[in-house]
Amino acid sequence: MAKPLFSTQGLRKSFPGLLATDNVSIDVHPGQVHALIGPNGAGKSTLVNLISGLLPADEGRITLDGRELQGLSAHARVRAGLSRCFQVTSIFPGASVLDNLRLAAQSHLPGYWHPWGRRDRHAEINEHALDLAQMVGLEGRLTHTAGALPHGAQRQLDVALALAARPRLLLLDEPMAGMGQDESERVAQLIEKLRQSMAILLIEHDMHAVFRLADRISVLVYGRVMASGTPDEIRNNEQVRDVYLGSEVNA
Ligand SMILES: Nc1ncnc2c1ncn2[C@@H]1O[C@H](COP(=O)(O)OP(=O)(O)OP(=O)(O)O)[C@@H](O)[C@H]1O
Repeated sequence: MAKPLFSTQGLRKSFPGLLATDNVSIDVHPGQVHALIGPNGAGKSTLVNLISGLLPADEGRITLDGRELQGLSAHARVRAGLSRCFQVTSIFPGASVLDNLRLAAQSHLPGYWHPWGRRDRHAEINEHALDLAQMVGLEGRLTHTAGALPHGAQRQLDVALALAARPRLLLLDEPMAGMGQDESERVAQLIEKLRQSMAILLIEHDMHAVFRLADRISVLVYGRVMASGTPDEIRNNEQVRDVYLGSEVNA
């Protein structure tokens, strides 16, 4: 198989008295949706924090397109092509959808904040903001106040903000949490669309969505990768059925 776009190798993270990430190695190939599943407390959020740079790893390597990310700040990782959704915490609730998108588009424009890079770039910023709105299906809500949007639409906006950096790998942390069926379906369709232009690492408890969307699934238990494979391989893995999937295996 071709070289992975993104990989972690031997990633480890301890908290006092607890090994939360235990020698985790995962690969994500271009255009793939790789889902990370596991019971509560298995270490999924810790792994995402290590990957996005919010937590320093004790050991191991994280590479994107052959570039080592370990030691880079969270911002530098975004610039390197790795964006993460923050479960709506990155939204300015009092501002309109369009202004949220404009701000994000502006902040990722190369040289915008540089004293010699300043010039009138309104048109470029607006165009990128509108593209982002269209990509996530918010073009009909540009003037709405972000904080007053329904939960599902706020998550769509959160994804759009992460897309402003034009990532090669997008980290989606429980994008369907707290959503009804219609909203979850919209997010599933959005993921199907995004995978055409980027790789996605998806953490999600909704097993229907995971088995529908993922090309590969890694099962995390007690901080370790218990199994990694195609949805069929994971569905038929007895150890995974016993420990985690149980009756959800028919998802
Ligand atoms: N900052 C921290 N300090 C100490 N222990 C922590 C810290 N963060 C997480 N843990 C512990 O590490 C383990 C893994 O937690 P983590 O939140 O990564 O699991 P998770 O798989 O994301 O769980 P959930 O599905 O419930 O979100 C848990 O036992 C948790 O209590």
